[in-house]
Amino acid sequence: MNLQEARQKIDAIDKELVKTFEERLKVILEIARIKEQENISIYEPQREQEVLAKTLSYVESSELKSYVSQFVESILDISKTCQKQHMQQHIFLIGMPGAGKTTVGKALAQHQGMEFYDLDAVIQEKTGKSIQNIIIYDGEEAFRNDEFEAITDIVNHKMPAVIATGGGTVLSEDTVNLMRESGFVVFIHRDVTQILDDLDMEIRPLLKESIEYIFRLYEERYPLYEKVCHVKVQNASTIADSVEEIVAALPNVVR
Ligand SMILES: Nc1ncnc2c1ncn2[C@@H]1O[C@H](COP(=O)(O)OP(=O)(O)O)[C@@H](O)[C@H]1O
Ligand SMILES: O=C(O)C1=C[C@@H](OP(=O)(O)O)[C@@H](O)[C@H](O)C1
Ligand SMILES: [Mg+2]
Repeated sequence: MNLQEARQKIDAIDKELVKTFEERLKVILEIARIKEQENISIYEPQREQEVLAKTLSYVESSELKSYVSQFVESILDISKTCQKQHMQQHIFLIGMPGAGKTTVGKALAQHQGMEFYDLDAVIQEKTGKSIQNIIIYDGEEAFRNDEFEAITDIVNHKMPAVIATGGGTVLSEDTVNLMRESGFVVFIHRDVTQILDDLDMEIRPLLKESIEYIFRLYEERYPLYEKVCHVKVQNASTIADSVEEIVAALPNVVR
């Protein structure tokens, strides 16, 4: 085979690949529609593993297997992106304690006609313990695990909702991945001075220690919130303004 012949062959294969891929995307959108109706999450790790294993079993050349694996994985990623852009998603609010996640979240949910969950409240109800006691007696790691479990429950069983997370929810990489896979992540930013003006320190376990601690927490976490979010919104004026800003930033389907 000379170069020209090889290129002709490649062109013919690409034509088939593109046609097949487009067809696959159409089915993917059909699945998105069914999942939306039946309230099933886009990301199903077990199903993905099965698809990957099954498709790799068709590969004849062991030398080429890892390339095919990369190809299938990128198909799965593109498919999820496509579904996400066509389905209503959960909206996760992240940010410092006192930034306004709960307050803005409630108003946003009402504006959007969506359910609202406050992660701290969900965990307290589920465990029958206060957040303060969980952190003190079970430890912070156990609490981060509770947060992961609570979000897993919501994304697996609830209609797309607005979820106000706790200030430290982003500390778990697994939880971050889960939130980004199953929704749109909004960083609610509020100046520390404004936070301090509003907060009732007595009911914020991690904030009780000192003002310096809050500033240190802010310095430490700010880059993380920025990295984790899809979009950052300033909660500097009224709650209604923040809601409006979030709605304007949402992808079309989420709106
Ligand atoms: N834009 C705002 N205007 C006035 N008060 C606000 C605003 N955003 C938040 N607050 C107040 O700040 C405090 C902390 O807000 P909250 O929603 O509980 O924060 P988070 O859930 O992020 O910890 C509450 O008393 C709330 O009413
Ligand atoms: O920043 C944190 O690590 C925490 C913030 C709290 O939520 P808020 O951000 O709603 O105060 C609560 O989840 C817990 O006390 C831990
Ligand atoms: Mg809160």
